[in-house]
Amino acid sequence: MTPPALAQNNQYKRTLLQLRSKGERNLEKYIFLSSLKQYDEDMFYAILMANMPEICPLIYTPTVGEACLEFSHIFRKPEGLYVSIEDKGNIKNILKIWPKKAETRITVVTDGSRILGLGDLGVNGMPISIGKLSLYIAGAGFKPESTLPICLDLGTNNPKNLEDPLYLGLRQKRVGDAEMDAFMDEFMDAMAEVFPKILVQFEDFSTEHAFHYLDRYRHTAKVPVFNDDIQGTGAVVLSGFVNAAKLSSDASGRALTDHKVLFLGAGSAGVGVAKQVMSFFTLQGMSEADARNRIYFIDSQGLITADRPKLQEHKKYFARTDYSGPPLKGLSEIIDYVKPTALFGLSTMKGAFTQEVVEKMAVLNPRPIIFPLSNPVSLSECEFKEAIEWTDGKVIFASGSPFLPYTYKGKEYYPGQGNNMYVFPGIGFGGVLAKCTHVTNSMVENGSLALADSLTQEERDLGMIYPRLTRVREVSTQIAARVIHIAQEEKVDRNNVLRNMDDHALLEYVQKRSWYPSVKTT
Ligand SMILES: NC(=O)C1=CN([C@@H]2O[C@H](COP(=O)(O)OP(=O)(O)OC[C@H]3O[C@@H](n4cnc5c(N)ncnc54)[C@H](OP(=O)(O)O)[C@@H]3O)[C@@H](O)[C@H]2O)C=CC1
Ligand SMILES: CC(=O)C(=O)O
Ligand SMILES: [Mg+2]
Repeated sequence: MTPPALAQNNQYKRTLLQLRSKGERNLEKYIFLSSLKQYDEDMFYAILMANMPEICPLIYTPTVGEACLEFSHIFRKPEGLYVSIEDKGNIKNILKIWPKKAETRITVVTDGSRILGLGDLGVNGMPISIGKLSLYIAGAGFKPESTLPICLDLGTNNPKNLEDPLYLGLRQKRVGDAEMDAFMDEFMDAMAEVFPKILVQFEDFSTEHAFHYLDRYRHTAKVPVFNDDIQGTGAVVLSGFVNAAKLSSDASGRALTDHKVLFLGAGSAGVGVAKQVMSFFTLQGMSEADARNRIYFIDSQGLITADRPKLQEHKKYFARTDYSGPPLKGLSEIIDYVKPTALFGLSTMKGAFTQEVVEKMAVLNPRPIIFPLSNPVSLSECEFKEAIEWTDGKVIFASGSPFLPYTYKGKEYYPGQGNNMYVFPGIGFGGVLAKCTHVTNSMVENGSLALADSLTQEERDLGMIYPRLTRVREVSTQIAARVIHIAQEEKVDRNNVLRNMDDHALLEYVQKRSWYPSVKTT
């Protein structure tokens, strides 16, 4: 008989105590949790799932950013696959090394070139793939053995990496675009051959490459593909905006079609979000042109206008054609010109939403929508506490990385977390269960709307725009079921077993297929 002191729930409590004994040393906690995952996977997931708000920030943003910066120094044991440019011509054989080929269903692939807002970290970006897949498991119910973290090593332009004798990757500059295209084509073909049932999530590629490889493979690859930074972020922010816009309109009396969104940051995340937010307006009956007209962008040079020379391709669609004065540069003067109802930050510019900016938003709107979405938290455009104080509690807020609730004038306020982790697990799980051939725009959009609909009355009464993180498994189930339904409508599903199921039966099916750790936590 197991001695009572070794009973599973005691071991759970003991492990949690060991973790918490590290106090504020979050990187130490990250290392502890990584080791725990390697020697007792069930315990790792039990702890994660039972303590999502506490553990998520340790295995994901913000601590994962620190782990990436230090990865070549804290590295213990490989947890995923590294595929390097030196493997060109032999990629299939490298992929075949992975031991659990038959079970593999989902991969997160990064080339480490834009890790969170931290820039080019090369193969030190691997913790991003690992962390996202832990969330696929805990958040949606993928079996651990069905997940495959991949980091592509195409060199790095980060001088710190190149000079670090412990750097784990190739000590060379990044290869050029033509060489990268040839590598990626071979990689994607090899993936489909070795893992025919896999769904590929591209993560944290630099902006031009993020758009380029999504376009190149989403309709042509033999396995389904989506880009989390463009589509996942778009979906999660659309969802938060749907709920926020209603709250804001209730306070102002403005029609939903009167909202105007100003973006600070026009990279893969900003433009991805704007394309998705457009569907908020088209769902209200607006034309595409009118919907686009509600959106304004600022990049490092100011308001993006169509007359700007050498405008990058991904910025052209949203470039304003209706402004012809001298270039508008500062955020504050652009707010005066645009008069936005919502301000979204995807700029990596810490503190860009200054007191002046936030107060201006509060003068323009009884309930301004302010989403500083850059990660990790050290790059957030403003803090929750600041947004609450500078708007006297009126702000509708969501950030990319988590902030704690804040008590102001005796009332407790809850920040939203507008992070793609709320949607990619459910979209991926739905896609895999449907055995989809492609991830369509409508699957992503409906995943987003399912998230928006998932708020409970209690959450709505508290003014929340995203569900509590503790409910992420339940919410992912709803998203996955909706995604399967849409995959069927769009005829990109291949799972005949699910074809005649109604929505209730689909939900039950998703629930039954969700994996849970066996460790008892109570
Ligand atoms: N919350 C979430 O779920 C997610 C958050 N993100 C976060 O979004 C951020 C941006 O990611 P991504 O789009 O890929 O990154 P990019 O580097 O591609 O984009 C950054 C954008 O910010 C602009 N910018 C930089 N400095 C300034 C400035 N001083 N004033 C105005 N604009 C500026 C850049 O301008 P220019 O084009 O002129 O260089 C660029 O358009 C990251 O921090 C990332 O972590 C990303 C995905 C998901
Ligand atoms: C959350 C995320 O995907 C990012 O910051 O890149
Ligand atoms: Mg990302």
